[in-house]
Amino acid sequence: MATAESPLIEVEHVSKAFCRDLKRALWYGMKDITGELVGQRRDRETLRRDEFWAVKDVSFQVRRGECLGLIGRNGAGKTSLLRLLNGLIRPDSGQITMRGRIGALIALGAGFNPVLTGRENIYINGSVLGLSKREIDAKLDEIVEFAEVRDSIDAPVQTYSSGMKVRLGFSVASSLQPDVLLIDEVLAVGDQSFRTKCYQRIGEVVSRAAVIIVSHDMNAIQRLGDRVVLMHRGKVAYLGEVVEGVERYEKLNTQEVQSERAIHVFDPDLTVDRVALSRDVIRTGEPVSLLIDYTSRRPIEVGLVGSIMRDSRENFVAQYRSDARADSYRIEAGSHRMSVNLGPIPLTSGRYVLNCGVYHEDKKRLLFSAIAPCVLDVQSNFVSTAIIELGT
Ligand SMILES: Nc1ncnc2c1ncn2[C@@H]1O[C@H](COP(=O)(O)OP(=O)(O)OP(=O)(O)O)[C@@H](O)[C@H]1O
Repeated sequence: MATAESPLIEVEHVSKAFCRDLKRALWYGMKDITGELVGQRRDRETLRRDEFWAVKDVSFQVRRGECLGLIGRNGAGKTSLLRLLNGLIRPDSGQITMRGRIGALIALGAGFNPVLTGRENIYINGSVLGLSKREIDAKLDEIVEFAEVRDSIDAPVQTYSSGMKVRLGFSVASSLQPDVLLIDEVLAVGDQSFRTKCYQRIGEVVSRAAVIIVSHDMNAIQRLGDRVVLMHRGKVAYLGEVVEGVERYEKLNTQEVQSERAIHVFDPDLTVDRVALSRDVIRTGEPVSLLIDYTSRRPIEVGLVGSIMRDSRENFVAQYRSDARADSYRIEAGSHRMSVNLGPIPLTSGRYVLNCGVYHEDKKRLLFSAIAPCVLDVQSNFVSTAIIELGT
């Protein structure tokens, strides 16, 4: 029996399989419904043809006053898990217990009837959550004000921009006194000032609710989350401390990015044997060169050498263009090394992945590109959330 101390969200060994083939998925769906009608058990551990586990054996609990950050790379299963929690889809095995009123912002515009006005949708959402008309009346102004949609509140939701839908969706979900609040990455659609407002609101809601927030924004997760669940290919890869979870997520990112490592050469006379850095580990402000070992059957004029660096959160943080510095390069016939001086690297401590592209004279056609050929570890004496160290 639920007690005052019971977690508001309890997830026990939950799994959900999806089918990659739509026709087959419809067929499985029909079979499952028929099976349930004749009382067959739904619980299953095995996959059928073309199926995969979008969520596999996931367990955790969230209590009132707690905010759980749900993180993981694209396709890790985060949205599927939220949809399971919100009852939009049913698990194939395991048990989900949700206690109290659930406010959720999952798919963009979900929960809204597009032909009804914003105002009508607020009333429908509120009554679905069990609020009386008087309770919704009392909240209406606050919802409209927060969503900044006063001028359009009597227009059909289908005329709203994506940002407006998200603003209204978040405002409704967070204003109607939820016990559980589920927020998906859709918040990213809103502009920066609205997002900041949302994060403040989540901070307020969490004092009286259990909150799960999905985000690729690790700063937001670090600010709001009390714990994190890191999902990887449907499974829980880590459950615990935010700092540790974010670190593991970033490590996973660099590993996966490096596994995408590839060199593509577009000129039949050219082969590229290796792209590397002059040093793999530097201190902030030290110089680095990109070393390209190639073999060419003829000399080729190079119009542009470009390189771009991503941090472990996949943000593009720095770029090099040879034309910006009036550096010029040429591919000679035979086997040679091209050394591209990227200059001093002012990045703060962290791990950075480089991509590079070398173009023909016209600067449009690629001679070759190297995706994630090398990783640069930058060390510094300071721990910082900033990216660039000025004055280095
Ligand atoms: N209805 C569905 N039918 C089949 N496959 C699906 C369905 N919904 C999701 N998937 C697949 O399940 C996997 C998990 O998707 P999900 O949207 O949960 O990932 P995610 O972690 O939220 O990713 P992202 O960060 O990109 O939003 C993906 O491979 C996705 O393509």
